[in-house]
Amino acid sequence: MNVGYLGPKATFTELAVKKVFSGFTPFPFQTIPECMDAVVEGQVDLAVVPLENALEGSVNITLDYLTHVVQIPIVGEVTLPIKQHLMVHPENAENWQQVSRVYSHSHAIAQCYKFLHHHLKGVPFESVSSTAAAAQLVKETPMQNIAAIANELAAEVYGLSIVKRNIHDFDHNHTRFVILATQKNFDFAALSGSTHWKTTLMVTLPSNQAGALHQVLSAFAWRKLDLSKIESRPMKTGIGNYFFIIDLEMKLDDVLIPGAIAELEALGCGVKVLGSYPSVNIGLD
Ligand SMILES: O=C(O)C(=O)C[C@]1(C(=O)O)C=C[C@@H](O)C=C1
Repeated sequence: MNVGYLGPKATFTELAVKKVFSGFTPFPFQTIPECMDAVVEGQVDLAVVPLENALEGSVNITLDYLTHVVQIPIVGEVTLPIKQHLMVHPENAENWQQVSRVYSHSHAIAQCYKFLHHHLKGVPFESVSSTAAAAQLVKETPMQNIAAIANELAAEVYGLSIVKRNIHDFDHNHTRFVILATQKNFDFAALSGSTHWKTTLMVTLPSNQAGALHQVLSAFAWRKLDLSKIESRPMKTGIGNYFFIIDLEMKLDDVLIPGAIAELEALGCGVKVLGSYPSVNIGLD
């Protein structure tokens, strides 16, 4: 089987792939939508993309593409610790405090905001498609004193010098990556050994109905269904039009979740199951 991921080599997404898919063939893509399109078009069997970071929240492009553009079920989830380092070309290691610009993925820049504010005040930062793409850019531009925020593997792969380690602003930094697949025969529970399951729902509310969200939450509450996340995202149909992404801490069963869905539909809500999938946490502190 081959696995598409947000590349190039040495992104955090590749680290997630390496942790759970030994023996699979990895295929890097430049952007998250390209990874997802590759699954739809059958170019790869699976895709691994970042969904949520503990410091910065959802990766909106993943959520939006998954809810508005492609119809691919979530078949697994991997959560990894994220350690961000500041790196420069070895020729510029002595002068890193004079860097003229810092490059990284927008989420990585946001995870290091305090560091950038205190240690590189006034230095502009620029987001690129991934942390590894930033490291690659720094490698290819030795004549400019620029820095990347990326992981240790990226420093190794692109031959960069780490000049400040662990620059993320909070210790408990981790990111959730989801595995997407259209194939019915992919069994992440067997592959990962995980017995912890989650179910993700997309819920649209009936328009202009006071108390609708309260009623939605009640349908889960009286069944004692444990919600670990509820987030609103724009429907993209006009100001004030939102849908909700709801994560439940259980596998899609025959009774409780279908009962809650039926109750929501009776209230006039639209409900779509985005996936029911095993979840693994790797090396979390
Ligand atoms: O740029 C990378 O290395 C990625 O894998 C993307 C990504 C993200 O989208 O959040 C993944 C983990 C980190 O939170 C920072 C960046």
